[in-house]
Amino acid sequence: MIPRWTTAVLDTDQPGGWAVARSPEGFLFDDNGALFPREWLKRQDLSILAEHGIGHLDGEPVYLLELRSQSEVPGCNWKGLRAFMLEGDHTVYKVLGYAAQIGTWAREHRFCGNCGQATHQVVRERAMYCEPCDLRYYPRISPSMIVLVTRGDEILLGRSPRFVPGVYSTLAGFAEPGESAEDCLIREVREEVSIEVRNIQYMGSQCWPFPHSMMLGFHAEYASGEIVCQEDEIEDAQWFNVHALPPLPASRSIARYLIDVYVARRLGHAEPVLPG
Ligand SMILES: NC(=O)c1ccc[n+]([C@@H]2O[C@H](COP(=O)([O-])OP(=O)(O)OC[C@H]3O[C@@H](n4cnc5c(N)ncnc54)[C@H](O)[C@@H]3O)[C@@H](O)[C@H]2O)c1
Ligand SMILES: [Mg+2]
Ligand SMILES: [Zn+2]
Repeated sequence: MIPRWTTAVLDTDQPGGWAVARSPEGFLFDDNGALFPREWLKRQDLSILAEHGIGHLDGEPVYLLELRSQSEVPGCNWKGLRAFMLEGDHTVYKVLGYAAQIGTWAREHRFCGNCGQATHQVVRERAMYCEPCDLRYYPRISPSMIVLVTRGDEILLGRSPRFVPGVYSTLAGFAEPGESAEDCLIREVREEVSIEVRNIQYMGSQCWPFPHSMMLGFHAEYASGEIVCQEDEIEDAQWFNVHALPPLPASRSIARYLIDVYVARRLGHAEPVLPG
């Protein structure tokens, strides 16, 4: 099957196509969604910081207008990517997730980290270039491990103080330099709940554009230890029986997928599919 959305580096001098507009407050929407005829959108009163050609949706070119600030466009409103992830069309969510990552990266790499001079976009490659240093800055992706630890009918879930009240999720954390995915997972579980794990099994991955994580999902079995929550990071963590689960993360997240797969296996139900 041909994917509806493919990324590409498009020439912004070519007219036409669709465009999405992003400000620090989110994406612009009207009743038809987040994709606007590009030439129309560029005629609106927007403070455009940069334009990026980002790919093709159903064969049509798509551009991102990265704005300095939010502005009023009649009949339109601004909505954050997280809110859209929960309710919006999944393919459009992928377009916006990619746009958000490209917009953030380009905005944060307008100057060279080595010499401080202005960088410029490389033609036909997703990179910012510093000529005096001959350095290229590529989009930033941060590998993060996420793991469901289980003990028979029980699963280990925790709460960060940043979570929606009541929700418990799988443990997660960013890889540090020098670590393998497994090293990172073992360290994160040890740091966050003081538990040791074994039989680590890779389950799948998910792009998480908040702002630039690449989630690598695993299942692991409990090996030893008692739960001790890491101060400031983990507000509470518990073993939950698969028959008595707390409020869980959003259904499109890999956290939810890891939980749903395990519960389905324990209960003999059909396994869910990870949203791409
Ligand atoms: N898709 C999902 O289902 C899902 C579920 C849970 C967490 N996540 C994501 O996983 C990522 C990691 O989870 P976490 O927040 O528990 O991480 P974590 O346990 O490593 O702790 C977060 C802390 O790490 C530091 N940090 C931030 N960015 C970093 C980076 N790029 N590299 C190293 N350290 C960094 C900060 O001090 C931050 O407060 C986050 O982006 C989170 O949003 C995704
Ligand atoms: Mg964490
Ligand atoms: Zn430089």
